[in-house]
Amino acid sequence: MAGIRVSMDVGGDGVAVITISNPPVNALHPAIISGLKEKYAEAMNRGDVKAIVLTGDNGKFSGGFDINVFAQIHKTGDLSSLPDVSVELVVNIMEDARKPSVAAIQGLALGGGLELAMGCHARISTPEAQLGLPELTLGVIPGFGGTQRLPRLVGLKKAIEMMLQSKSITATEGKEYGLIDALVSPKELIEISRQWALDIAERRKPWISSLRRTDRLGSLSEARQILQAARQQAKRIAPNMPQHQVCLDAIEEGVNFGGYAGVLKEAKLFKELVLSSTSKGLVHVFFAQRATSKVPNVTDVGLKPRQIKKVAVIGGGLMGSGIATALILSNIPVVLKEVDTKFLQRGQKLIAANLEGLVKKGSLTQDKMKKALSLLEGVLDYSEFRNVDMVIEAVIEKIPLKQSIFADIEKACPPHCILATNTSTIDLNIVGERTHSQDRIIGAHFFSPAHVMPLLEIVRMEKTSPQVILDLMNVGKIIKKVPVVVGNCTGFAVNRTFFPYSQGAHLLVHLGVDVFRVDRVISKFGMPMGPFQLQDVAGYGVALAVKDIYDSAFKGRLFKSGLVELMVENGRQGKSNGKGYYIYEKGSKPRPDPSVHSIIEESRRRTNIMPGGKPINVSDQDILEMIFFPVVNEACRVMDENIVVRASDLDIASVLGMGFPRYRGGLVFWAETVGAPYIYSRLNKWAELYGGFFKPSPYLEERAKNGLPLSLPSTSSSQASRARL
Ligand SMILES: C[C@H](O)CC(=O)SCCNC(=O)CCNC(=O)[C@H](O)C(C)(C)COP(=O)(O)OP(=O)(O)OC[C@H]1O[C@@H](n2cnc3c(N)ncnc32)[C@H](O)[C@@H]1OP(=O)(O)O
Repeated sequence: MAGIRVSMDVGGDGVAVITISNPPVNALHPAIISGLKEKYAEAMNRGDVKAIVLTGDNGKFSGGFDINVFAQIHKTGDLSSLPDVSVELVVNIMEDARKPSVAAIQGLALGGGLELAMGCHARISTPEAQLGLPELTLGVIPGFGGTQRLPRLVGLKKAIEMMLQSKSITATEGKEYGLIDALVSPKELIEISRQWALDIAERRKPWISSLRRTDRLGSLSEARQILQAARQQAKRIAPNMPQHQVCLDAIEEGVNFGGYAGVLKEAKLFKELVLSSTSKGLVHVFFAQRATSKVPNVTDVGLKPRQIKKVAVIGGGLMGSGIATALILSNIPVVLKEVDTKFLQRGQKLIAANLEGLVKKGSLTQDKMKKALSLLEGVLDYSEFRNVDMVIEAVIEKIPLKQSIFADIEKACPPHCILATNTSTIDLNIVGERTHSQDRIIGAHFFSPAHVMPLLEIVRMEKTSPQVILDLMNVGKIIKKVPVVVGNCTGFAVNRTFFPYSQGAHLLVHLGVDVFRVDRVISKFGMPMGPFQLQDVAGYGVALAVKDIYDSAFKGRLFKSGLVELMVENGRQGKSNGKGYYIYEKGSKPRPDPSVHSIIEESRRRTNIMPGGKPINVSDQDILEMIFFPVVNEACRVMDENIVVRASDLDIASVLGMGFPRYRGGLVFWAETVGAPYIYSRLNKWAELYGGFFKPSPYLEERAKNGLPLSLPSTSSSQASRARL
C-alpha cells in the first residue's frame, strides 16, 4: 500500500525511532498496526536497542484509528478486520516491554493516536499539538485503552469531560493536567525524546506504566460520585445515543476492578458499538462532510482560490449583521451598507451584540472583539465598493429591490468582484436578470444566526464560473462554515427539501392532531425543536413572505391553511413578541400556550378537512412518518433534478442546516434505513386519503419498485423512463 508504512531507525545512542507514516494524518490503518508490532518485535530482539521513541511523519503524530475500517465493517458486518491493539500491542508489546517507549508528539494525537502515546512511558510534545479522544463523535468509545489510561493520567473528572464532550486540548494544557511530561520546540522534539527514553532505560527518570497508576483516580466514593454526575449529564445531552453511557461503563469497570479489567471490558464494548446504528450514522456523516469539499468541474480542474481581501455586505438586518460578524471574526474586512444612518447604526449594534455574546460565553477575548470591530466600516452609498472582491446582498426577500441592487453593484464594483445574494428562496436567474454578469452571480445562503450556524449553501447558476464557486467555497472554509454547493431552484436544496416539514405539521393539526403532541414527537426523534416552535423562533414573517413563491413553484403538492395569518391577526408573532404557539418569557423555557387552541379550532373550521368532521386517530409513529416522509419525497425530487452533487450532500445540509439528528446519518441516510418501499407505500396510502401533498414522486416510485437505493445517482435512461410514469 503506497505511502502506508512504519519505519525504524536505530541511532548510535541505542534509541530506535519508530515512525508512523500514512498521509495526510497518519491514520492507524491495520497495516500500520502490523507494522508497529513488527518493528517493536525487532527493537526488542536487537541487542543495540536500549529504548524506543514513537513518532509520526510530516509533523503529525496520528489522527487515530483508520475510520475507513469502520465504514467497511458497516458495509459487511464483519468485525474480523479489527486488529487486536488494546491488549496485544499497547499492553503486552509496548507498556509491559523490557525496553521503555517515549511518544514524541507534534501536530495532533487523536483517538487511537493518543491512546498509543498513553501506552508509552512518557510523552514529549510541541506546545500547540491537539490532544483528544473524539471517538464518541463516531458512535464508538476509545478502544485502545483510552478509557482507562486517560483518567489515570489527568484525573477522572477531566478525562470524562474530554471523552464525553469529545473535547481536544492543546499539549500546553495537557502538560498542566499531567498528560504531557515536557513541552519542547519542533526542532528539539526527537533529540529530547531520545534522551528521555535513555534516561528511563537507565533509571534516571521514572519508568511509569499509566495503566497501573491509581494516584489520580481519587477515592472510590469520590469516583462513584463523579461517575454518577456524568451519567446524569449524559442522559440530558445524549438521550438517544448509547456510547456515552457505555463509555462510563468501561471507565467504571476500571475504577472498580483495576485498569487491566477495564481494558478487557472496553474491548468488548467497543466491538458491540462499532456495529450500532449510531456508529453507522455518525461515520457516514464524517465522510459525507468531507465529500462536500469535492465538487466535480470546480475542485478537480486545477483552479486555485483567489484571495478575497474585502467583502461588502448590503443590509444590516438579522442576516446581514450575522454574515458581517462571521467575516470580521475571521479577519476579513467588511463594508456594511445600509439605506440610512438609523438602519446602519442598528446593523452595527447587532454586530457588536453578536460579538459581545461570544465574549460572554467565553469563546472570544475582549482584544479579539476589538480587533474584529476595527475591520467593520459602515457606509450609506456604493463609493467604497470600488475595491471589494465580493458583495453579499442580504436585504428583504423582494424581487424588484434585489434586481435593482444587482444592477447597481454591477456598475459600482470592479469587474472581478463576486456578486452574491443571501436569498433563501428567490430564483437566482430572476435576481440577476437586469445584469450582464451571470458568470459571477452566486447564492451565499447562510442560516440564522449566520455567525453561529455551520452550513453555507452555495447556489450556482448554469453560468456561474467554477472560479467564483471555488472562491466562495474557500471564503466559507475561512469563516469556519461547511460549504455545500447546490443548483438553482426555488428554495434551493435545504428550504425546498424541508418545505413539507412545516406543511405536514400544519396538515396534521388541521386533521385534528394536537399541536404540542406534534412538537413532542418530532423533538423526541432528535430534532432540536418541533416544527411549531421552529416557526415561532423563525418568526411568521418568513412563512408569509415565501408563501406565494412556494405556491407557484410547488403546485399540486402544497397544503394551504390560513393558520399563520390567523395567529398574526390575534396579535401573535412568535418568539419576537413573546407569544406564538408557545409563551416566551425571559429566563424561562418556552411554555405551550393553551389559549392557542381556540385559534387552531377556528382555522380547522375554515379549512374543514377532518374526515367526517372528526379528528383522525394516529400513533406517534404515524405523526413522525407523515411529517418526514413528504420531506424525503421532496429530497427525491431534489436528487432527481441534480440540485445536489450527491445524496450525502443533502445529509450534511439537513444535519447542519436543519438540525436533523447527526447520529441518524442525515435525511437520505435515515430514509435508506427505513426503506424506500415502505416510505412509498405509506405515502401512496395517505395520498389516497388526504390528497396530493403526499403523492410519491416518480423517483421514489422507481427506487421502491426496483429495490434501488435512494442515494444511487440517476442515469439519463432512468430519468427518461420516469418521465413516462
Ligand atoms: C480504537 C480507537 O479508539 C478508535 C479511533 O481512533 S477512531 C478515530 C478517532 N479520530 C478522530 O475522530 C479524528 C478524525 N479526524 C479529524 O477530526 C480531522 O480529520 C483532523 C482533525 C484529524 C484533521 O482535520 P483537517 O486538517 O481539517 O482535515 P480533514 O479534511 O478533516 O481530513 C483530511 C483527510 O484525512 C482523512 N482522515 C482524517 N482522520 C482520519 C482517520 N482517523 N481515519 C481515516 N481518515 C482520516 C479525512 O477523511 C480526509 O480525507 P480526504 O482528504 O480524502 O477527504
